[in-house]
Amino acid sequence: MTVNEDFKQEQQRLYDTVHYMDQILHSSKRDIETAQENIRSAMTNVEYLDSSDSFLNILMNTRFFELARNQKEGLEAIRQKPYFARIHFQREQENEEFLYIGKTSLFHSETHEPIVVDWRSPVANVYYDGRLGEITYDVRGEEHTGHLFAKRQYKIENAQLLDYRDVDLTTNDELLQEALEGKADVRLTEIVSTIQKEQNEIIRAHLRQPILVQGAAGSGKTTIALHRISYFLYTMGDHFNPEQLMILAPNRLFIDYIADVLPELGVDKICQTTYAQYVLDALNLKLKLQNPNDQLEQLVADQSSIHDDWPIPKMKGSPFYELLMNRYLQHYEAQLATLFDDVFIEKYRIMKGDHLRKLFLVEFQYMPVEKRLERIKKVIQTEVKRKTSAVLTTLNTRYEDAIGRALNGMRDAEKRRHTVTKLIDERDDRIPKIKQEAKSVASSYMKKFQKVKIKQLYRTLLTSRDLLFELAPEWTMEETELFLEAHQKEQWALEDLAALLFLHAKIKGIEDKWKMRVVFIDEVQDYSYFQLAALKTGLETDMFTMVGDLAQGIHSYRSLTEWQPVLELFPRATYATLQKSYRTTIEIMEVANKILMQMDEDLPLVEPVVRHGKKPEFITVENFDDNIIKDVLAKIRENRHQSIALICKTTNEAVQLVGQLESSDIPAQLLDENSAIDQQKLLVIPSHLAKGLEFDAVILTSFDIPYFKNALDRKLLYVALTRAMHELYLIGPSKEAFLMK
Ligand SMILES: Nc1ncnc2c1ncn2[C@@H]1O[C@H](COP(=O)(O)OP(=O)(O)OP(=O)(O)O)[C@@H](O)[C@H]1O
Repeated sequence: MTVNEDFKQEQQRLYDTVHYMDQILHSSKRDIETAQENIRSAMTNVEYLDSSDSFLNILMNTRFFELARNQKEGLEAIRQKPYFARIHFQREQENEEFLYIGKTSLFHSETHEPIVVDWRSPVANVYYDGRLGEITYDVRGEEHTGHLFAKRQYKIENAQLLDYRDVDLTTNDELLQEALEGKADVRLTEIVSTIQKEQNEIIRAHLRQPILVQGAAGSGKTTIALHRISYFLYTMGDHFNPEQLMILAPNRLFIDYIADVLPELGVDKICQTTYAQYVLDALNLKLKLQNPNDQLEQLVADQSSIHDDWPIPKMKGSPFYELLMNRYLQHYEAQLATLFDDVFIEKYRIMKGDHLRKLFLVEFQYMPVEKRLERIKKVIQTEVKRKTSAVLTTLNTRYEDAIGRALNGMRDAEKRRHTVTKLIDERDDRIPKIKQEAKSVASSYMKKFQKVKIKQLYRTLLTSRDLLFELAPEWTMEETELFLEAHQKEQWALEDLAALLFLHAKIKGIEDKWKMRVVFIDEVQDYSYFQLAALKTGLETDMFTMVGDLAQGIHSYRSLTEWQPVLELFPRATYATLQKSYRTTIEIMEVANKILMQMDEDLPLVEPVVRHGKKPEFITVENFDDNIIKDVLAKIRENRHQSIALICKTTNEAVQLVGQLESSDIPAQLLDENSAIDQQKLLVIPSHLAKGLEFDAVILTSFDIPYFKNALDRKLLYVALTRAMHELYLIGPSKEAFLMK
């Protein structure tokens, strides 16, 4: 076939697909109208007809309406670009076929032939996996084999075929290059047509197993985590509701940043929150939490502000703190256990305290404390029911016997009458009392087990010298005193939430509504060991997808500095690395790698995807100069780059600069955690808040305090540098202010 014929054929294929879609769209629209009309008329008849019939009618039509609307919306979303690739493929013992891969599948309603295959389907894996020739792929755990002859990528816009090309292993992925060059959105986008082999492996890695990804800045960690959620729901949707999935992001700004891509990937119904918010919601807690960034800010401004010898935030995230909480829990349980004494009704012992204690400490130990107590109450109730009837039967018989003996054995009529009356009175008094007591004995027995307030329980530990001596004998006297001193005032920090979550889970249990079954964590390097451990304990699942980068660990004064503890916490976890950066040009990455090389962590340099751009520009100037900024902005805009961030080391500098920019008539927006991004303005961001975000162009300034040669500043600087997609400007008094020569 000539190239021309081939092109024509592809055009025809696209035309047919779009035409078929239009037909379905048309009938969906009709279905929607019919359903709406049916609902309307059922509504008007609701009073006259048998109401249950009308309601049923409305219900049915509403379902029908939703189905038709979903189908319509789904089709409209992909009509402009129904597919992006094709594989020429032969399954074992079947005919060769051409499969077109798109964002969602489309089947012919009569022939049931696939017109478009979903990118998440098992066979689509063949496309992403890269190899041509004999291949294997997995369908629900079963291995299938086949032969891949060719892969083809399409450029389609507005339902028109612009171009296509066949890819093999030697050609560069031009589609990827174009996607990266052309990206000009401040928000994250879906990348289904250009997912790379190593990324695909992470997206599709064992869904029921945990995975930990160390990925370089810009390697697609966030993007991949979101695509994995989409893949998860597609593959496991029968077993999991989206509401049972949770993505934990570093802050609200970040949630806003990923918001657009979630509906595109069909995963907008999952719970999107931060660790702190999740804990507060799940525990129904009201706490005024110190802003975790305040501590970081303080550190950035003054490195000596944190206690170096024994940093409490770090300790509160350590395995030792988990051990301490476990010891405290045991201590609390032991205290409760002493309250179990024998259960009596009147003078009859119904249950032994020892037995109940054993139930509490051993047999029911797998349950949260308060659930155990509820179960024990039920056990008592059942036992009371069973034994009371025996007690009553015995008592009744005894009274009968005694009365019988009195009637038959006593000669003196007066005495006899007196004794019998006494016995009858006694019986008539005792038996109802026993019955009454039987009803309430379990409740009154359990009254001594007061429900505890977790916040208070935890606070008791933080402030009790005796308890700390007993439960943390490893600490020196000075350390204990330091700890007590730090907790004199009631203040709550992020580090405390893990302990609260842990104690709550072990004592009260997590409510079903908040018991997420699958968790996705971005920026996991900012978590502590104990934060993760508490979450895993509380949710009773290890189905965690965790992505992060130690080189960006700017919270390492309280968080992880290596992955080993995480791998020990999740022994089933797969560990994967991503080394390529898709965000940044070679020229920008060269500068960022210079900082990476200075870090203590032994991390490999980041490999940029082959994409050249403008060389980063250093502009030496002592103080803020609005003309320089105006020049730089003009240059950036000339290159048609839209989203521009000015990243400062500290919040202080950011606040000052926004003021200066505005008085120089440069529209600027100071980004804080709760801002909505305004793309039209120059976004001014303190370095720690820029993490996770990206911009066409980044201007780094260093007018306030320079970046110093220490671990924290290197990381902040590295984060700031790697936010740029296309252009980078460094403006300050010297190159040294950016740790460069
Ligand atoms: N396969 C791909 N095809 C096209 N674009 C991609 C691909 N992988 C990543 N990208 C793009 O690269 C950029 C970086 O991705 P993302 O923000 O997910 O990386 P990250 O590893 O989370 O970065 P960081 O750790 O620096 O926050 C995004 O613009 C994303 O769309």
